[in-house]
Amino acid sequence: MNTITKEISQAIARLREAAPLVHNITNYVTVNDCANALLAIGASPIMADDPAESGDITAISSALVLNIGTLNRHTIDSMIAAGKRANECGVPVVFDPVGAGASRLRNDTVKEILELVKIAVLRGNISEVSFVAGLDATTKGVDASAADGRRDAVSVAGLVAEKLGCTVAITGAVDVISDGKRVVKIHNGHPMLSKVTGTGCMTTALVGAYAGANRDAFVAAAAGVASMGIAGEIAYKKAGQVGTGSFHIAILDELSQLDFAVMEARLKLDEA
Ligand SMILES: Nc1ncnc2c1ncn2[C@@H]1O[C@H](COP(=O)(O)OP(=O)(O)O)[C@@H](O)[C@H]1O
Ligand SMILES: Cc1ncsc1CCOP(=O)(O)O
Ligand SMILES: [Mg+2]
Repeated sequence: MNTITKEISQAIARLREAAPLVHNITNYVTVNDCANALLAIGASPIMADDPAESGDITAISSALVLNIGTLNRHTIDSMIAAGKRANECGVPVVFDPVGAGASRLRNDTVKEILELVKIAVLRGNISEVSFVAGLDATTKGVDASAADGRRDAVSVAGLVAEKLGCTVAITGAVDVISDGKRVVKIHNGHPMLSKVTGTGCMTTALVGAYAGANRDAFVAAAAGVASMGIAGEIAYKKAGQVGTGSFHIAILDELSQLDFAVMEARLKLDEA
């Protein structure tokens, strides 16, 4: 077993022992799935998005997850207040720029958050991360299906990692994680994951859980992405034939069963 595979597999043991509190300011489409995914992986979720309390909740949390899926003025203010507080308190911030590139409000908000808040991990699909890279992203919605597919995820991830000084995780058929120095590709997952809304948001929440229990943001990002991929491929075997509804629930079941041994045995990773 190579070192990074071992580190990623060990990360779940640390997570389950630490049971980190993860503060989420997220969208109303997938919020319940994110809370359940966090519980399943061994973290404790808290959703709080009023600007009057978001900083205080962040201050008692081990990680902060910001997701602009259904952003509005109220949640934007909360995200910025919580993000600044996280930076003051040394709480890692994980950012999901859902739909970046699709509207002026999303684009301006992504820029504002990245200017005001130091991010530990950025997790998105290739279209969203291409927008952050300053490339002409062709986002037409919140999933990657509208992206042009021509971008090389390894170079986009590396570019954004250096630009922002953080770890970047680009998910898709093959996931790429880069911190500008280290790069891994993860080949777990199943195409049906893109037919259930929230698998990206849950992946970002899982990265938050790992970041709350593991100091190395690169390992945390890889472990979060790998967890969704591995849970997704086992869930497909058990429930995929029934349909996307059963598959959706089976993802949570498999996340709750993940441990060091499953991660170590199933992780399909290469160092790009
Ligand atoms: N074609 C695919 N094959 C295997 N896994 C996939 C595929 N598309 C997405 N995934 C997985 O689905 C999860 C969500 O990723 P993605 O669909 O890129 O996020 P988003 O929903 O934010 O666009 C990740 O674990 C990713 O690896
Ligand atoms: C459909 C939708 N619309 C706004 S947020 C959202 C959920 C996106 O979730 P994911 O990026 O995990 O597919
Ligand atoms: Mg998404």
